[in-house]
Amino acid sequence: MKLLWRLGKEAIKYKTLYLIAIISTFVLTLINLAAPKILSSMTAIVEKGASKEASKQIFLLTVILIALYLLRILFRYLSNYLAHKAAWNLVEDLRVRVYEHIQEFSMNFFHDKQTGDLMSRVINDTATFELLYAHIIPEMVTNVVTVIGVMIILLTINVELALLTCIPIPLILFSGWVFATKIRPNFKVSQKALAELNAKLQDNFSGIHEIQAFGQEEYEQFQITEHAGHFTKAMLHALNLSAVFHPGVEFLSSAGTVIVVGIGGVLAFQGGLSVADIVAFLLYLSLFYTPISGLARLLEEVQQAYAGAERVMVILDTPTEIKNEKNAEELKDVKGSITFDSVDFSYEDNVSVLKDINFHCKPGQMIALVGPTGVGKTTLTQLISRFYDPANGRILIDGKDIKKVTLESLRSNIAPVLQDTFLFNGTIADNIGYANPTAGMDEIIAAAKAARIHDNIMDMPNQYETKVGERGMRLSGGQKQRIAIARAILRKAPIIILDEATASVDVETEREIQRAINDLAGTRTIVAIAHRLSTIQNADMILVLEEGKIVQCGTHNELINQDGLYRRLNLAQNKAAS
Ligand SMILES: Nc1ncnc2c1ncn2[C@@H]1O[C@H](COP(=O)(O)OP(=O)(O)OP(=O)(O)O)[C@@H](O)[C@H]1O
Repeated sequence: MKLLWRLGKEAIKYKTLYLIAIISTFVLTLINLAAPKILSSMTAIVEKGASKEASKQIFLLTVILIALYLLRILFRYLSNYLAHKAAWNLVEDLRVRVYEHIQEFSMNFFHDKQTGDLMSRVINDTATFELLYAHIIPEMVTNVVTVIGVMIILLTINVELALLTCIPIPLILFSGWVFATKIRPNFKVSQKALAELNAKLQDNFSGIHEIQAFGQEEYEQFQITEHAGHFTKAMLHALNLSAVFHPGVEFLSSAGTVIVVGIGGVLAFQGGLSVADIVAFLLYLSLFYTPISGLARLLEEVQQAYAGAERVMVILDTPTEIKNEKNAEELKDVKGSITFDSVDFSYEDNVSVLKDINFHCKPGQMIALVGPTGVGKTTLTQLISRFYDPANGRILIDGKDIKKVTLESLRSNIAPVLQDTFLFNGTIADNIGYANPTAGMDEIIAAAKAARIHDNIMDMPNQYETKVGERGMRLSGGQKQRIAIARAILRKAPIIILDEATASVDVETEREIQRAINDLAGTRTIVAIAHRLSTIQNADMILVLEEGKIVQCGTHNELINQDGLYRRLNLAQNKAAS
């Protein structure tokens, strides 16, 4: 009930459009009900025999009939188009709203979600509103008006015959129920098989490199053949059942016609029924049984639409965990100091990732996070941008608790270079400019120069207009990383986070990136994560993490002279290098 109320509320914006569509559907059904009556009246006139008066009446009825058919064109258009217009506009609104809402969820939300599932929420589940508003509701209006209208008309013509035509109704209702519950589910099996084929294809195209590299083409082809075969088998099974079923229903509807012709004929001989009435009966019966046989299907579609609408509402009702607090201020004129005050964090309850993290970094300083893999370095940097909130403690920027400032202003002051660089399927200029949509080409080029990628770009066929391909597939790992750095530089944010910015580059490029980072040092606060300790030797402060805690803190020279993890890591790397 609550959902019904909400469905109505969602559609309220298009109420005028929708009301006209429903009234048009109503009028259209009335026209459909009137036409057989006119045809039967014409038959009655013909039955009486030729006369001048009769010709006049036939002419008049013909004109009325043509006018009705013309009006039917108009009302069918209004009913069909306006209902669809309201419904698709509503779907568009919902798609944007659901996307907008999903976009605001914290990273926690995305961890256990599959892209396909989220896509389906935005595309398929919202489309059930179209099913509801453009098909189910208008069809219900048509069916109710038709069944009641036809029954009244039949009763006015002949009560006995009208009641006799109701005999097949229970059988038609039963067969509709059989179709909805026993036959249609077989089509769902085939849809599931198609979805599995789709998912397998998507997986294979994404992993085509691995398939070829490991010589698994034959195996994968076999898998695809299996999936394609499952679909065909399921589809043919459903079609077979359906092909047997429909003639059965047709037979039941025809039974009504046979009753009218048989019993009506006898009544006509007895003088209780005119030929015109029999014609009217036959014409109305063709309208009468269709809504009845479709009732079960309609009820099933209602359930389907209801389930889809529920899935949409679940998303819209899920609160965003990370959002602006009431009275959150703008974070303005940021100098760039960062403070962690007794910060604890865990992704899952009882699995602590960061424990009691405390440090203070002054504006323009470079701090480096080092430690074994999986110790929590990336997690720590993600807390600064509020991709997650700490379980305990506070994080301050320029002395302001980041929970008390707006998310937009916080993130606009931070430029990240993430571990896995994601590039959008556009040009190089688009991808660098993504950080700052107002930046001109000269600024984009300056950022690329600062990130030591400009010369590389100029050697490409279309230079800054070169397409990077899906996820930047046409670029090398090192090129992608430097484009990500250029993007971060263009952001002109006082805080830069570099998560393994030199992970996939050769020694020469690493030196160049190092120079680029050194140029930024002093003017921006830099938080850098590095496995190669050689890249962070100039850092003002190195935080060494072990088991989620800071176990050492100091400059390279200080730490190298202490007996601890940093010295051990350094020794291990020097040994590996020699
Ligand atoms: N979304 C997540 N859900 C649950 N646990 C996670 C999630 N992301 C990371 N972890 C866990 O948190 C811990 C810290 O991960 P994090 O990526 O911060 O480590 P890291 O020090 O940056 O590692 P690396 O040096 O390999 O990049 C790891 O044990 C990791 O398995």
